[in-house]
Amino acid sequence: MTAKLQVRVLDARFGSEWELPSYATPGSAALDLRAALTEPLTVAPGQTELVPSGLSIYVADPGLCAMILPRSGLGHKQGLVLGNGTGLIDSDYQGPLMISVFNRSQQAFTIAPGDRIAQLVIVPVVQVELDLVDSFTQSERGEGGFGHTGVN
Ligand SMILES: O=c1ccn([C@H]2C[C@H](O)[C@@H](COP(=O)(O)OP(=O)(O)OP(=O)(O)O)O2)c(=O)[nH]1
Ligand SMILES: [Mg+2]
Repeated sequence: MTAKLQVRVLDARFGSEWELPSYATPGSAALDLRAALTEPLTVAPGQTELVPSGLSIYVADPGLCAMILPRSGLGHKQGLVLGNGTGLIDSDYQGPLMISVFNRSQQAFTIAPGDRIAQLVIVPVVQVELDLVDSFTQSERGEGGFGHTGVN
């Protein structure tokens, strides 16, 4: 499925020095986000920093949201993940898109201006109306969880 996403460029380096986010391959699920930094940023082990993406987005449709996810290579090999686990962007948010980076490794990691440090995926959302009930119709799983079904 494709849809339009309203984007405002907040950093003039997009369109000159940096390409706007795009899908790397036809089947890519996410757009890479760049670090719109003015100088390199060294993230010490265990440190969290808020990095501007240089963009703002307006999802607008309450049936969609955006999520900021770590990039696999950075997260797995360098230990650069997100300070908030996953960034959830509400459909009505119009402010600057910010990336919380967390260096979970034992080594300092330096982010250069323009580096692609995270990725943005647009996902469907269902807003629910709470239906208060006294009990649930029994399911096969019931209350079993947290390893209930075993390992093998
Ligand atoms: O990684 C992120 C996470 C959030 N946001 C922006 C968009 C989102 O819509 C807004 C609020 O995020 P969230 O609801 O997760 O945070 P909160 O702590 O509940 O803040 P609020 O009280 O503003 O909802 O902050 C970002 O720019 N980057
Ligand atoms: Mg919130």
